[in-house]
Amino acid sequence: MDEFAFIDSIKQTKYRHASVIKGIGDDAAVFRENYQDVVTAVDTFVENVHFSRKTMAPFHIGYRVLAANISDMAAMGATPKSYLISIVVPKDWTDEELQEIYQGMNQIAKEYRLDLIGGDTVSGNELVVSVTINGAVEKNKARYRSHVRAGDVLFVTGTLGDSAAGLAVLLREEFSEFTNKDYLLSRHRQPTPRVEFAKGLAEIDRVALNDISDGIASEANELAKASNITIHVEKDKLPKHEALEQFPQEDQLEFLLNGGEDFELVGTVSEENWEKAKEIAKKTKTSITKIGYATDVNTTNGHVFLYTNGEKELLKPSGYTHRN
Ligand SMILES: Nc1ncnc2c1ncn2[C@@H]1O[C@H](COP(=O)(O)OP(=O)(O)O)[C@@H](O)[C@H]1O
Ligand SMILES: Cc1ncc(C[n+]2csc(CCOP(=O)(O)OP(=O)(O)O)c2C)c(N)n1
Ligand SMILES: [Mg+2]
Ligand SMILES: [Mg+2]
Ligand SMILES: [Mg+2]
Repeated sequence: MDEFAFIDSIKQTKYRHASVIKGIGDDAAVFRENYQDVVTAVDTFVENVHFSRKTMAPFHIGYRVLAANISDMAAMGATPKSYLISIVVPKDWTDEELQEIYQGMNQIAKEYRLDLIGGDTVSGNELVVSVTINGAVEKNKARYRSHVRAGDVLFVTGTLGDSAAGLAVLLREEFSEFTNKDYLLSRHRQPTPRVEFAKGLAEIDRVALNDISDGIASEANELAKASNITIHVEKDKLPKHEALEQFPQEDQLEFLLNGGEDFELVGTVSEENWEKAKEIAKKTKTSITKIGYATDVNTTNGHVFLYTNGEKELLKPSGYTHRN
């Protein structure tokens, strides 16, 4: 299939949002948001960095890359609305495989009501999929990493480390026959961005949010740094799925703290609003767990501490990094 036939084949016939004025088919897309703040992000997914032929089928590649971008919208408290795809395709990828990537994206786009409004197709040596996502949030209501205040409750949605455990099952021979394999693989390949929960928090005045792509250790440090505050995390409170129990202790801890790619949300609300946050979680069928708190201790601000049976240690941002 040539480039133009391919673009025709992935083009939506109808857009879900009236705000899309011009989608695929011109030099650029046009959309209009009335009285809301536009929220935009880009995340790139690269063969042999974020996935390999071994870890993901083409469908999963499409699903997972869009999930990561939707999660960034959730982390801002925004409603995701439209996205653009820039794709670099090696010559040995077939038309069918390319279509399957788009089927994966379509699937999650349908679940979260997103429109594909544009993109770019280029040939190259490795598969790279880059997604630009656009969303909207009520004026001045975006949820920043810098919004943590002393006395806040630190919470996290879902369970931690499942995606990393799924990846370990795929890549490490010694774990390949572990039970609950389907669950762990699906958390790695098809994570659940917490959009409804994040939007539900709108009734709370001040919320700090960050999504977990690089591990709770990294993301909690980002909150502490952006807010210039001290964050305290209790290790025993980190929510852990029972499927993790079968891994060696050392791996479990690594998955929980630094695993990343769970696309859960970590955030804070004031002590007074914690009950409300729990209600919103219940209403949106999202599990949340209090895992710590924030304080203002000038000498340690910007840092995170981890507590294990009363022992305190500095929790460094040692999750995944692309450059050292
Ligand atoms: N190459 C880049 N050029 C410009 N801005 C960047 C680049 N890489 C990251 N950023 C910006 O740095 C911030 C943090 O990015 P990142 O750590 O990738 O966030 P996330 O983990 O949510 O994807 C964001 O504001 C992002 O837009
Ligand atoms: C084959 C393979 N090897 C390693 C990983 C692990 N991994 C790759 S990128 C990454 C971190 C998240 O990606 P990043 O691009 O940093 O996302 P962002 O923080 O920008 O949202 C992790 C844990 C993987 N998913 N697949
Ligand atoms: Mg990023
Ligand atoms: Mg993010
Ligand atoms: Mg990262």
